[in-house]
This record gives sequence, structure tokens and C-alpha cells, in this order.
Amino acid sequence: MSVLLGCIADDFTGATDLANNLVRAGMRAVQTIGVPSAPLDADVDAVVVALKSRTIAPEDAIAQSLEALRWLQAQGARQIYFKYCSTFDSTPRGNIGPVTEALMDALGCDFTIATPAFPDNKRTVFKGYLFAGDVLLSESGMQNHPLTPMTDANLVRVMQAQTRRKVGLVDYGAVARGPAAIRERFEQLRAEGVGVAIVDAVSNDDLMRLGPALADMPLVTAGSGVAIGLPANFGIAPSSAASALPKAGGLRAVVSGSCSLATNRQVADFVAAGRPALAIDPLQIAAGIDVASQALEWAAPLLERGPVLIYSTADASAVKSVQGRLGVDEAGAMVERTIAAIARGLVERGVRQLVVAGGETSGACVQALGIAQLQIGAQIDPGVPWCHARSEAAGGAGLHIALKSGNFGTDDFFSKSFTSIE
Ligand SMILES: Nc1ncnc2c1ncn2[C@@H]1O[C@H](COP(=O)(O)OP(=O)(O)OP(=O)(O)O)[C@@H](O)[C@H]1O
Ligand SMILES: O=C(O)[C@@H](O)C(=O)CO
Repeated sequence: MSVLLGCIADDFTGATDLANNLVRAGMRAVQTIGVPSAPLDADVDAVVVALKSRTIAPEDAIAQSLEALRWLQAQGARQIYFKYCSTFDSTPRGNIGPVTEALMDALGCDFTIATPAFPDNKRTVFKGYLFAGDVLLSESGMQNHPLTPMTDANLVRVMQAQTRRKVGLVDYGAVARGPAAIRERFEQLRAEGVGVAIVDAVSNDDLMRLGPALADMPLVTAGSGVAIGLPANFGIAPSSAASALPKAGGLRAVVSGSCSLATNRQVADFVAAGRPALAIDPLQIAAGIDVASQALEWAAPLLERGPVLIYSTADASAVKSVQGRLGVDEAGAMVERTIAAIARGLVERGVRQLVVAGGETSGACVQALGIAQLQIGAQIDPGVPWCHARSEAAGGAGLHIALKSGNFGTDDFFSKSFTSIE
């Protein structure tokens, strides 16, 4: 079984986001948790290897990405896609630039693109400037991100600061004229010694015009948006069969460790609807209280009438205060461990439909659940599909799981997720 498109994603929810767009465009896709140790045993068109490499040391991100590349090549991948965040989360140290460069070297490729455009989630690129919603990236709140503050929206500058290859721009003029004009611009840039081209795109039509121009490129680097234009290059058309999953059953729950604005609204909406919800307090975890067991005891009698929500989600000032007392990394790790233990306990108690909010939180939960591979199903909201996976915590049985990026999803996401698979 040979895959067509081999993808490397720098975080878990981002991997699901990419796989979702591929499935919507007709590809059958699976997501692996880390680089598998054995050959793929699924008949699919695309594989997304999910790493947790966004904010680790650049040399570690390179090593993990190259290991993923080697595994994907061994599965026959004809084109490689490096997926990063639609808000281009990175610092001058990386990891977008260094990983791109290492993949280019390994593939012997002298030219690639970089575009985080994802119009379905209001990420657009114009004249090389990235917008999140109606404002420049650097005014969107991302300038205050604790790990990857994005203070410059000019992606040519941002990318140039993290790569030795020359960075150029395929601007909207070329993109609007279609694949031939885009290819012509690629050749012009290549002749000027450019190795990485930021590409403008403000709509899905732009991404569909970009797709054919990428058909012969060994490496594509992008957010998830560019993926919508690639399956057609392999003769694949959208089909609902690609997103078919086994029927969902079992108890329902949501766990959330995301403190993003969208997740805060989603928690408030769930609570306001009068549904059972329990907040967990990081300071109690730090005090040695067995918060996970208490949460599971609380949930047990409510699950039959579920869904229930267990969350550490809090607003920015509450998070800052906890971080001030416990330290940023320590607070994060403690909360992640606790939510992961809760997720495991819920599945051990019969939960088979689980929504997890937050990228880091999802990573911790998927690992605690003993999940190695996710089959991608139908979209709930842009960037977030239901997935199906075998889980050690379920005794090897399958469960449905949705991994939601912090800033994705409508306010009623937690309730509507479950009605969407009834
Ligand atoms: N109340 C809290 N106080 C301090 N830290 C918290 C609290 N709740 C969660 N955290 C930590 O904050 C981090 C949230 O990151 P996570 O990636 O899960 O969500 P996100 O940033 O909203 O999602 P994404 O990466 O998809 O945008 C985790 O490390 C989590 O453990
Ligand atoms: O591209 C995005 O915005 C998401 O898939 C993501 O990577 C969030 O961490």
C-alpha cells in the first residue's frame, strides 16, 4: 500500500486540521501519533505524522521531522507536505525555517512555497502580510503569545529571519491569474536565487488556483489551507466516502485545557446551557490533591445523561496568576497530566465520544489514551473533524475523538459536536 501525500505536522491538533482538509477534498487520510515504528497498515491516500515540534529546540524539530520524512518515503509518499500553524507560530530560531530547510536538503529540492493562508478560518495572506480575521497578525493578539509572539505580519521578513535560503513573494497579481502565471512567477523567483516563496491567498478560489501549480513540487510547506487544492493533482475528487467512520456510540464527554479566547467562549456557552460542567483548579493539583479522581467521581453519575465537561480553561488574568505562582511550564505540565488522567478515566468508564480542546492538551490526552493512529471523519467546524481510533484505555476498542485547536470552533462547539454524529 503506497501513500500519495506524506505530511509532517508540528502539532497534534494542526495535524488533524490538515487531515480534515485532505478528507474534505476526497483523500482517505490517517493521522499517526509520532513516527510509527512499523509500516502503515491502512489503505489510504494521505498520512499525516503528528509531531509536537513547534516550540522545541530547532535541532530536535529537525531530527524528528527528518525521521518522519524517512518513514513517509518508505511508505511511498510521492509529495511531502510540512504543516505549521495558520498564524505561522515561530520565532527567529524557528522552527518553520530550519525544518523547511532540512526537508529541502533531504529531498534535494531547491524551491518550495510557504503560506499559512486558511480562508475558512479567516487567515489570509496579501502582499506577503498575514491577517487573522480583519487585522494584521501582529495586532490579532498573537503578538502576546507566550512562546511564539508574532510581532511582525510580514511573512517574507519573518521567514527570512529563520532561514539561510532567500525568501521571495508570489503576490496576489500572479495568484489571481491562475496556475500558469503562478508557475511563471515560481520560475522567475528561482532564477533570482529564491528558495522559499511566500504565496498570497485570500480565498479558497486562490488556493484552488495554487494547487495545480504545486503538482511537481517535491515539498510543500503551509498551513492546512493549501491542502484543499492538492488531491485533484492525484486525480482525486471530493467524496463523502473519504470521511466515513464507524457508527458512534457510548458515553460522551469534553475535556478542555485550552485557555484561548474561543475555548473560553465555548466553555461559557456549555455552562450557560445548564449542562454539567466542572472546573478544575491548578492550585489544588499543586497542593497534592487528587483532582483527577475527584473529577471522575463527580462525572460518574452524570455520564449517562451526558455530555459532561471537565475544564481548566480560564481567562488570561487567572492563567497569569497561576503561572506566577507555579511557573509557566510547571503549571502547564501539571494541568496537562491531570486532564490526560481524567480523559483516560472517562474512557475507562465507558466514554466513547470525547472532545478535547487545546493542542498541548490533545497531545497529552492522546498519549494517555494509548492511541497510535486516528482515522479522519467528517468536519464539525473548519479545522476540526471527528476521528476514530483504537485506544488502550478502551481495552483496544474504538472510540470517536475530536481534537480542537484552541482558537477554532463556534461558541456552541461542545454541544454541537455530539449532535453532528448522531
Ligand atoms: N488554568 C490554567 N492555568 C495555567 N495553565 C493552564 C490552565 N489551564 C490550562 N493550562 C495550560 O495551558 C496550556 C494550554 O495549551 P493548549 O495547547 O492545550 O491550548 P491552546 O493553546 O488554546 O491550543 P492550541 O495550541 O491548539 O491553540 C496547556 O499547557 C495547559 O495545561
Ligand atoms: O493551523 C492552525 O491554526 C491549526 O491547525 C494549528 O496548528 C493550531 O495549533
